[in-house]
Amino acid sequence: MPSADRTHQCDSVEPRIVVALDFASAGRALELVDRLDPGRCRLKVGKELFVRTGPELVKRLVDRGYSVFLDLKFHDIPNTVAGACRAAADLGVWMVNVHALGGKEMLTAARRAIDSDSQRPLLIGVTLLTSHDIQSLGEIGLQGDPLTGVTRLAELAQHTGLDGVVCSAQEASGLRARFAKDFRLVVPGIRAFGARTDDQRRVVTPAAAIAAGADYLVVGRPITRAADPLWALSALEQEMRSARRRLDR
Ligand SMILES: O=C(O)c1cc(=O)[nH]c(=O)n1[C@@H]1O[C@H](COP(=O)(O)O)[C@@H](O)[C@H]1O
Repeated sequence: MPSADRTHQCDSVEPRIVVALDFASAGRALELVDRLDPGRCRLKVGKELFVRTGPELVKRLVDRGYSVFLDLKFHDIPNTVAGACRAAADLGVWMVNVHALGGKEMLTAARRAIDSDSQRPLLIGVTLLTSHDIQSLGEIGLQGDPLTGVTRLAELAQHTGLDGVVCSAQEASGLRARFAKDFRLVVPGIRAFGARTDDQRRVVTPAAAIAAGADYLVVGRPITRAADPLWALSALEQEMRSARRRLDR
């Protein structure tokens, strides 16, 4: 069986919500995880929690049956990124990401590094962070509309064999129209209408993200910092269900 097919065994799209466990300790993360269910959401372990707790917590979450997105956004010379991706695959995670800005050689090395794994993780390229807007992108020399830059990086990701990209939902419909359905669009920067945006700039509501063709919605603070995280998760699910019903009509 080609390796691309093997990844699909644990990637049936549902559940679409990926809860970002941006906590400062394993204890605080597990307090929330204990109230969740692998059938209801996937989990993301990012830099803060990983630096605090290391791979042990990741393995624990995988052992509990969760699809885990290891979000360490690797960006380095090809050999270093290849080794990091292999290490991530050894943890049994469902998804791992690298910065598409790392370029063709780095992305190709990342993909090759995990190719021979029997259950390789989905390899996703981060395009332009959702915390950037047109002005802050200009400050780092990336002029113009974010969609142009995101599309260019997504094309590079696809040509180098990646399984999809992280983008904002503001670019998702443009990408959805351009790429095949199995090219995953992973979308953070999700905020309810009128909610605080924190450090995110290219934000979109859950319903609009679904309508734009997002496969996975990465949600952190709107759930983890809610007075009642389970209620916040239910409200999000409800909004997404309604959006999908509207699309199916
Ligand atoms: O790769 C990511 O997950 C990511 C990429 C990006 O462009 N923007 C972005 O916010 N993220 C992550 O998605 C999560 C969003 O968190 P909240 O803004 O709290 O919902 C954080 O854990 C970020 O690290």
